[in-house]
Amino acid sequence: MKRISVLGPGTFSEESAHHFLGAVPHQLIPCKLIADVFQAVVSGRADLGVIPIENTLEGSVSQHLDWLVHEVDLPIQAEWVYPITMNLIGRAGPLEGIREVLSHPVALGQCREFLRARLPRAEVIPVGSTSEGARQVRERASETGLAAIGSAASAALYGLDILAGHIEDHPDNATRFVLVGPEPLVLSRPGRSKTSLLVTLPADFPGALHQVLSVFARKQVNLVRIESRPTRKRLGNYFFFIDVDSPLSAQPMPEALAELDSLGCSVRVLGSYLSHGV
Ligand SMILES: O=C(O)C(=O)C[C@]1(C(=O)O)C=C[C@@H](O)C=C1
Repeated sequence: MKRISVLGPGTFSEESAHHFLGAVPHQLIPCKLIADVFQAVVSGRADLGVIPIENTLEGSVSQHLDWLVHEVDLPIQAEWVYPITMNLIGRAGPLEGIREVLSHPVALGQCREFLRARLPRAEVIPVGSTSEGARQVRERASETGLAAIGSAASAALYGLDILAGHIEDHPDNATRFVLVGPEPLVLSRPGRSKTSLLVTLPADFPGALHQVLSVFARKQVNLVRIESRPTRKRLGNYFFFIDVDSPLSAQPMPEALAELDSLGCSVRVLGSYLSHGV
């Protein structure tokens, strides 16, 4: 039985956990905060944790990426891209009466246009997860004018109605989730191989990043994402998150990493795993 820590219950992270594991017997460990999701895995209470790391509309969930780099050393074991549909949920009534909308900040960001056009006077309140918003709406039962943004499952979990569906600002809205944990995970689902690297340049000089990128170009390794994040050591110092669509063990990856090493770059492998979804 795999124990999986997730934001939850009733979140998109929970739905992702079920999707990842499929028929593999698993038990969920619901957590209020993403920090608790990581901690559960680090402490051994969970075998794996589900971490949302990027959204089509909102970009990277920087706080979660930073946890992966600075706070824990847990390899990525799998990735999937989940098409996300957002709903306005609450107690049945006219939308005009809604004065507070609660949800996860990334979810609120995915519905910015809907909120601006349909609920311009409502106060937007960030909470720890989409389902936490629904839970608070349910708990504040005596108050009117409250709504949450989240999944249909969270509405069902807390006995609330769907007041408006498909309220995300783009039909291709999707979130990239990764599964992190110390042990390699074999899932029977087909997918494409990816490797995530954290590269630090030896020094800041003209063309430094160009040199790194040209190693991948010469070795014909396809980059699928590059993003910089502060090292937190000095202002203006950055790590580069680089995802490539190749397994770590396959040629020419070992050669590319050896070349980066000879350039003086430090490279940390964040994971080599199968990715599936959109
Ligand atoms: O609150 C949830 O339902 C989550 O699983 C978190 C989260 C996120 O952090 O991006 C996951 C998917 C959606 O993009 C919105 C929120």
